Amino acid sequence: MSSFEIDPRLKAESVTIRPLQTFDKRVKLLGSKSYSNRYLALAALSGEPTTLEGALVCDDTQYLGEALRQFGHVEVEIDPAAERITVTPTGRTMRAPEEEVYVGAAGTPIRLLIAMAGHADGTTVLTGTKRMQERPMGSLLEALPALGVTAEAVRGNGSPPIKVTGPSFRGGSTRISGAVSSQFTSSLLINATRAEEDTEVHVIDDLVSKPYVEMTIAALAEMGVVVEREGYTRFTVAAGQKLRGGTVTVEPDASGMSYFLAAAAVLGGTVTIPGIGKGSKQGDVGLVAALTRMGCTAEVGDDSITLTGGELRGIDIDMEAMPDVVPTLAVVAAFAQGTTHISNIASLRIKECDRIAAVTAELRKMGITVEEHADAMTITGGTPHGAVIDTYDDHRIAMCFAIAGLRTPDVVITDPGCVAKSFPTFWRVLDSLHDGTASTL
Ligand SMILES: O=C(O)C1=C[C@@H](OP(=O)(O)O)[C@@H](O)[C@H](O)C1
Ligand SMILES: C=C(OP(=O)(O)O)C(=O)O
Repeated sequence: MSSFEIDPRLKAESVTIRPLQTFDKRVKLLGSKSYSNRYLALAALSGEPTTLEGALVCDDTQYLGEALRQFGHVEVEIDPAAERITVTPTGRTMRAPEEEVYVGAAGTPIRLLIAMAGHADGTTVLTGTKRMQERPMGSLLEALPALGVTAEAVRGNGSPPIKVTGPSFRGGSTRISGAVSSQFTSSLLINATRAEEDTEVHVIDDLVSKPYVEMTIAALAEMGVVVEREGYTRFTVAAGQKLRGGTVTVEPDASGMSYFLAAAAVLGGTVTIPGIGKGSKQGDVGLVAALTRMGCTAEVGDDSITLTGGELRGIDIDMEAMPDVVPTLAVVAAFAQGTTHISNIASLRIKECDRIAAVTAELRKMGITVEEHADAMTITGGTPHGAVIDTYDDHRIAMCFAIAGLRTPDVVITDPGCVAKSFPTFWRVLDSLHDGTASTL
């Protein structure tokens, strides 16, 4: 069966994870979600035919592709089996879709699209799931008017639905808060490529999730646009730079990689991930160093990462730069000797779910002591026992607790289909650790 035939577990109510003694495997991952989103948006802004090779085809990138099509100026073809997405200009102008643009739970896409709708003719309304209608967009809405764009929250609460009227994104100088999400800054920089004037973005406070802005700058450079900057306080995109299309190759997803690093860590196994290495700008690669501090050994090569589990011990770690792998590290910490303190993670409360609350509640169900703080978590390692894990419609909660189930019997993951947001083949890749035999449904 090809890995892209629908996995029945994506529709199941729950899956019971089958424990594994240990493993030594090479695991090939799908492409980076963050790069796939960026290249898709840049391709649509470029006016040039563009092909993404090694692209991640998942719920989020499919919602973004569908939204781009709705503007009428590009055709987007998605070939999941070939891991290829092609974006082709239609020759029509970019027009606000008549129907609402619905992006599901895709946070990065909606933030990229809000500023992008400032390039479309007419009024665009963007919305998503119930949780998406709670996620904050206020800093972006406050920064857009100085660049010419009128954008507002329909309910006046800073969250979707968001109404944007264009064409209005002319460029200029604006100030933005980076304290809530880096995606706002990324959105302005990406969409500045189509502005008539230079765009200067002043970040007025400390920017969270900085590596994601580095990825944005790298993606822009890959497509021919240079961002001039002063650290993380000012970024300038000079007008008149032309985005080139052509073929871009997406490296494997470092957040997805985290689950297999964690599997090696908790089982004392070895995993090798090809296609990603030293040069990667994905901040989540930082998990390798964190797991090394916890007692694992790692080799980070030019084009592969190998990690072997060891005697695990707790650490103190600031994870502001790698929020998406906090749940993964928290699960590893549950199996470590001593206490792990994870700090500077307030942004976890405004992701697909409140991830500090969710990880705390689910680890406690497994008998682990967790102290929950406003922007931190303290986990005392022990011997977790099986539990039925609620996943809060959050792919990362499902995937990290599945890893706990490789070591602890009777871990049941509810709503396993939620992994499709970023990793639709997750359950099959997990199976492959068991020598290719299927895990129980
Ligand atoms: O720009 C991106 O691709 C992302 C930025 C991060 O969000 P924040 O900047 O909101 O922390 C991260 O959590 C998200 O999964 C992807
Ligand atoms: C937070 C995430 O995504 P987004 O903000 O793009 O919805 C994630 O994938 O963990």
